[in-house]
Amino acid sequence: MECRVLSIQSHVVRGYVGNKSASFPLQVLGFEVDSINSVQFSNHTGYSHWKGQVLTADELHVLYEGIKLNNVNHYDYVLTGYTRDTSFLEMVVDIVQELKRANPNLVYVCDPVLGDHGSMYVPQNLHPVYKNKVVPVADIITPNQFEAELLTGKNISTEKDAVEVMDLLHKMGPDTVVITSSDLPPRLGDRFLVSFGSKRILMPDGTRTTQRIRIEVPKVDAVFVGTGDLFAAMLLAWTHHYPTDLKVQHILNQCVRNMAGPGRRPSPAQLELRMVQSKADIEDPTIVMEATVI
Ligand SMILES: Nc1ncnc2c1ncn2[C@@H]1O[C@H](COP(=O)(O)OP(=O)(O)O)[C@@H](O)[C@H]1O
Ligand SMILES: Cc1ncc(COP(=O)(O)O)c(C=O)c1O
Repeated sequence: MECRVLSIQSHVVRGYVGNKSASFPLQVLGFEVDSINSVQFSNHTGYSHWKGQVLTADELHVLYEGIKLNNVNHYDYVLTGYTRDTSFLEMVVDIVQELKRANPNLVYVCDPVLGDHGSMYVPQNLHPVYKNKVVPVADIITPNQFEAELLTGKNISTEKDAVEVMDLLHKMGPDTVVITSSDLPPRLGDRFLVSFGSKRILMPDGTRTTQRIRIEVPKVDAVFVGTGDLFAAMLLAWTHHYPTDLKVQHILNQCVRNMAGPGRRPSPAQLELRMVQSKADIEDPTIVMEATVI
């Protein structure tokens, strides 16, 4: 059956971030993707120069009105990423709420793109909007460590802190929280990357429980931009296909591991393609990694 995603993220002419990183892998996995470009930039903002346009809230509203007038505003998922404008982000919240009223089963996957490694790469005034308006309506969120700390006001220096931060994020709204990367020391050695996942689950007897995992995966010796966008898209896809499987992060990281041979730096395009590889790759027993229930 058709599964339709409304993806509101950046577009870049050169490179793969935002919708350029998320749409094609989702399409390969069978999703219909309707994309709105929150910005259209020459390239991502990590370059020395970048130029382009930012879509305003009014322009977003016009696009959404067009979809609505044709009565094709029926979505199973909304996926959002990079935005630069507060009123635009507030309009996104209005749209999500309206779409949820039309389809109470709609799942909103939000990558709260604020920054990384201690510095913000979007305007500061987006922070309160994410915290007070966006996260409360999200079902799944995928902050990195820096974003999780900013949203909760709590630093993560230990695994216990990470669990407490994920609990605070659950209290703000989302049932699924993934801290996609952290600076915590890996148990398997410093060439690994530590991430966390937490899911609030309604048990058959009506009680609620929280499942949490810590994952350590081999780190590729390179810095990627756009992996967060790809990650959120693939989390959407794999939680859709395997709704009860918390090992989704595990699946994704194995794909990243697979595409990186010793000394080889994959291009973002290769990264996308490898991340959508199917279970054959995922189940490769030679890959060293660790997923622990915490
Ligand atoms: N250097 C890396 N080595 C291996 N996997 C990586 C690396 N960088 C990113 N990833 C993968 O991409 C995911 C998202 O990356 P992250 O840097 O946390 O996102 P963001 O861009 O939002 O900060 C990680 O969970 C991991 O699966
Ligand atoms: C235009 C644009 N989109 C998206 C991103 C987000 O990239 P990532 O997925 O690495 O968080 C960035 C980061 O610099 C960006 O400049």
